[in-house]
Amino acid sequence: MRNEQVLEQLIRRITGPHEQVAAEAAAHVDILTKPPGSLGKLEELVIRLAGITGQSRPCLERRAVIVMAADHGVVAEGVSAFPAEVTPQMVLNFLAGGAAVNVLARHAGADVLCVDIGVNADLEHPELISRKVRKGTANMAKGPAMTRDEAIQAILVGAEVVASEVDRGTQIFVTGEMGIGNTTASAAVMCALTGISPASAVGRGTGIDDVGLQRKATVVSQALSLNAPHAEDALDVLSKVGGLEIAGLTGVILAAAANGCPVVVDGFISTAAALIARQLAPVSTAYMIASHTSDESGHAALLREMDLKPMLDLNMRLGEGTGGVLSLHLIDAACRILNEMATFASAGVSDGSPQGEVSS
Ligand SMILES: Cc1cc2ncn([C@H]3O[C@H](COP(=O)(O)O)[C@@H](O)[C@H]3O)c2cc1C
Ligand SMILES: O=C(O)c1cccnc1
Repeated sequence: MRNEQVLEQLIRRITGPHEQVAAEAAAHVDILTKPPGSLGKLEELVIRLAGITGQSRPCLERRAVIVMAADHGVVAEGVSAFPAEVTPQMVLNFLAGGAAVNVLARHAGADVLCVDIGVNADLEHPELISRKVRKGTANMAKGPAMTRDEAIQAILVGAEVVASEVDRGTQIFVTGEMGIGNTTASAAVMCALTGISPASAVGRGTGIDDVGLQRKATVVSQALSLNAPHAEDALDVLSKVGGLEIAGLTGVILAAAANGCPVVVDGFISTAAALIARQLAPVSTAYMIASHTSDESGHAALLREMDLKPMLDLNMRLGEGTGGVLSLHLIDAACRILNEMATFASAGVSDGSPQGEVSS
């Protein structure tokens, strides 16, 4: 089967959450010993998790953050505060367990899977998932970042990693990435698909100065006018101005949705992948849990555009999946509320009905 058909099949498998199970969970939340709605967003979260998983009492013990790593030709334009060599160096750091995402994943009981989907170096490590589609993208300021088929291949890599994790029993996924230059590609994807201006979409990424920020906006404008991606064709946008890790994460999100698993969306780059996933499969948004608002300017606007409501705002701007794995603690808390709280009836607490009686 051609890759494009495999992708179409994956998209067709995303049918939407179990509304009946969500309704049952919502009814149970309302008989727990608290005023209705008093646990706010935790209530909404667990009702959504029930609908996504089809379990009236979700318990998401096996979790994995998938860190997609790839390089970007556009780094040659001076759009990052760090050199491209940092991408492979950080991959080795993930594999050694020393990056921020490793620490936060250990704290949240999540596995870290690192996928070389397009790093511009030869990497070997027993724990590395080596699925290189090509050695980095081409410089989008000079031409398309990759071909349409490469973008589809990278989406399918993400989907395959999720499928094998689902087979191992993983129940919830977190998106993570590493790729020097990827805030530029993400900003370009955002501009192409939403019409937002490059000046509003670009941010400081790893910490570029004011001159660098101006240059970044100019590079994004140049890439958009040169490649002229079609806004109604997400694969065209992804291949012309996106990145291999962004494509891989699009696949992670689509496959999580196809397998009835929640997918926690991390920061700016991950949300750009979510934007592509939404365009390819609008119903996939029902499976996305937004974790945090990144300090990368542009992320808040992107989340608004996606109608995603993140749980946290900790002024983080790292990526890797760090905000995503932190959110697992709140997801656990929400699930425990549903699983462990007493009901008005079981605890003998008056439920506030007009008679003031203990409900049966
Ligand atoms: C040491 C280091 C660790 C990182 N971990 C994630 N990123 C983050 O920064 C990069 C994006 O920023 P820009 O577009 O400005 O290059 C991505 O690799 C992202 O994951 C890192 C960046 C650095 C330098
Ligand atoms: O929000 C993110 O994902 C992010 C922001 C800056 C740099 N790297 C990642």
